[in-house]
Amino acid sequence: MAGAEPLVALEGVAKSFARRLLVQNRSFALSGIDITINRGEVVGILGESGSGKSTVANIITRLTGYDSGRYLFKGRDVATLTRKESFAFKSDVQIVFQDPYGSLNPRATVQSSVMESLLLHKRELGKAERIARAGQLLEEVGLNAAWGDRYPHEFSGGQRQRVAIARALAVEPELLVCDEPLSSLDVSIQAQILELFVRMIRERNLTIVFISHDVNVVRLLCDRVYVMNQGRIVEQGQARDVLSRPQNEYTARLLEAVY
Ligand SMILES: Nc1ncnc2c1ncn2[C@@H]1O[C@H](COP(=O)(O)OP(=O)(O)OP(=O)(O)O)[C@@H](O)[C@H]1O
Repeated sequence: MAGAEPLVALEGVAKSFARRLLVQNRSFALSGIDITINRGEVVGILGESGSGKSTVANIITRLTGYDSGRYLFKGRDVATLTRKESFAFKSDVQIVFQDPYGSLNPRATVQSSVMESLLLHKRELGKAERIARAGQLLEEVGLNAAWGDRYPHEFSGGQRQRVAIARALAVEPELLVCDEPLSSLDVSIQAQILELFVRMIRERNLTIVFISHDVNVVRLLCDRVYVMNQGRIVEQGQARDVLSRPQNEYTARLLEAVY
């Protein structure tokens, strides 16, 4: 059936990093993992620090390459995309990072940060339309449209993360990759941003890869989950099943640590 292929398919994807620049001394960040993301799904990648979650996020967004295996996006091998297709990929797949301060240009107003990708990828829009769309997006993520001419340092951490989310959504991506988007925030602010994700998932029917070390966040947001340990997927399935009846010892230990 046309359009039924997964949005993302990682097939046996492996990635190693050189240790101390010695080629023969490489450590595996990922050892041959398989991940499938279907349209409309919210998929969690859960694991402790160093398990390889960010490496998965960076490969899916093409911020980093991989050593072997295949990555299919909308059924196309990303290794063979044309320049035009690579350009389209950049708007199809957006990322929200852990640290919103580091990911926003401190010298650009938040309005221009949100409009930047519109300029690149929605060239049919005139300036007034871009400004209007940036204002709508700021409102949608719970900010005031009139704050568009402010700079990132004038916002709190939670507000900056809202700007980063607005920027990622501006081009209406097919896939949003969120790499620990709550981790740099105070606990009370985490709850507010979590609420924003819950609302956006409901209203926008987004496809999301949500990277987290937090079992409760994954339980709340995700339809399916992949549990990672030491560069491998040790368990996967419906989030409600995996997180209530884990079959793997490592997953069970992660859950025990929460209670
Ligand atoms: N650029 C890099 N150079 C060398 N080693 C790296 C690099 N990036 C990641 N690694 C190593 O790969 C492994 C997986 O790292 P990764 O950041 O993907 O894990 P993670 O689960 O996202 O952890 P964290 O939550 O701490 O970011 C780790 O052993 C890490 O040290």
